[in-house]
Amino acid sequence: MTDRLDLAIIAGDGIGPEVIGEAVQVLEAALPDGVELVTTEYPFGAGHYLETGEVLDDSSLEALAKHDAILLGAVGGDPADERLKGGIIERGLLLKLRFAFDHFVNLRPSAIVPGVSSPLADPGEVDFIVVREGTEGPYVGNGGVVRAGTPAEIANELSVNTAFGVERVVRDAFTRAAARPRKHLTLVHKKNVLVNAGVLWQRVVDEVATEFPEVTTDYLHVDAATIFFVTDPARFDVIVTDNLFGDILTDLAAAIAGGIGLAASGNINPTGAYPSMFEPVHGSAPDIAGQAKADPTAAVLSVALLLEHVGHPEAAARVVAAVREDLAARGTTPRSTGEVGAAIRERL
Ligand SMILES: NC(=O)c1ccc[n+]([C@@H]2O[C@H](COP(=O)([O-])OP(=O)(O)OC[C@H]3O[C@@H](n4cnc5c(N)ncnc54)[C@H](O)[C@@H]3O)[C@@H](O)[C@H]2O)c1
Ligand SMILES: CC(C)[C@H](C(=O)O)[C@@H](O)C(=O)O
Ligand SMILES: [Mg+2]
Repeated sequence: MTDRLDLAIIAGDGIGPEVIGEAVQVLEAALPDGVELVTTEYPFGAGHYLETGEVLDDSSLEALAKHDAILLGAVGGDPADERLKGGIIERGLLLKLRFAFDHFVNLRPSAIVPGVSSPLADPGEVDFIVVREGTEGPYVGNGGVVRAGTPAEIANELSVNTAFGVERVVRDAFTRAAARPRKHLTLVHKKNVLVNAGVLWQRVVDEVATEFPEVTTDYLHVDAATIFFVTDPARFDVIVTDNLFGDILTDLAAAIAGGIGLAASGNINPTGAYPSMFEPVHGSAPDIAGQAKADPTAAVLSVALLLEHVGHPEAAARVVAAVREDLAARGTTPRSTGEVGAAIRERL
């Protein structure tokens, strides 16, 4: 156990600072006695870019690399703002961090717990994790446009899948599956169409499976997986999938498990070579920003993932328990961001 947690905070844009304010207070309340929390706030985000022209330069990356972990709210501005076009913030900040710090495991758990109202009538016992590859796929920025703006325009976005990248995330997913009661892993891909990448993913799953005889496996095409997310989500235990499929599936997972305001994630570098980064799955939600309507639970549960990662599993479990108690007691009366945060802290 470290006796000091040196945390970088990027609160970001929109509801980011609102939910991070609550989450950091929960972190302070949850840390074991004797562990000192040292925080450094970084101003990055769309707002900072529009004010200063700075997105994230290499010296900032170097500074961020020195922390034990990063807690991020959400970054991104109004999608209609011309000055932010081209994914300046999404690619230049968020993905730059995930790539520079080699966050190859994008961990996104989902569970339907008492008190949560799922849009599904009879979801069964839903408790699964998506292990989304975080550094490859169509996200790498390998593409381009020819004859831009003409009727003959061609726009390419190449999906990069390396044996090295696929194997390390698949191995991580098997390790997580082996540690769970049901020990089941589902590969989600589109190997009937994306045949080159699909063959690689399936072969790697089959090979790594021989090292984990206790883990059962199956395969679903991503389109069929979306059906089962709605008709039978209880069938899933651990899902391993590529960067883009994982992005889409985890918003769907959030929707069935009580809403995007509850969905947490960790961008993890399991080697420890760089700090891992924890953030809600949701974005900056410009439609509700500044109205204290955002649910901070996803940010609070991201703090639980962070605590687990930095070696405080008991504190993490306390945060999860406090959230679950709060969810169980939640009625239908809307509460403000601050009220939810305070209620969770009271239960800690
Ligand atoms: N990790 C990130 O920083 C991240 C993730 C996703 C999107 N984004 C960016 O955020 C901006 C907005 O994206 P979007 O609208 O597609 O997705 P979004 O997740 O911000 O919002 C989608 C919907 O969910 C609601 N919502 C989101 N979080 C909520 C919360 N905590 N409580 C209650 N409701 C919540 C919003 O009000 C909105 O109706 C874009 O610039 C996008 O690129 C950033
Ligand atoms: C904002 C965007 C780059 C990001 C992603 O696609 O990974 C977001 O949607 C997420 O799920 O974290
Ligand atoms: Mg997403």
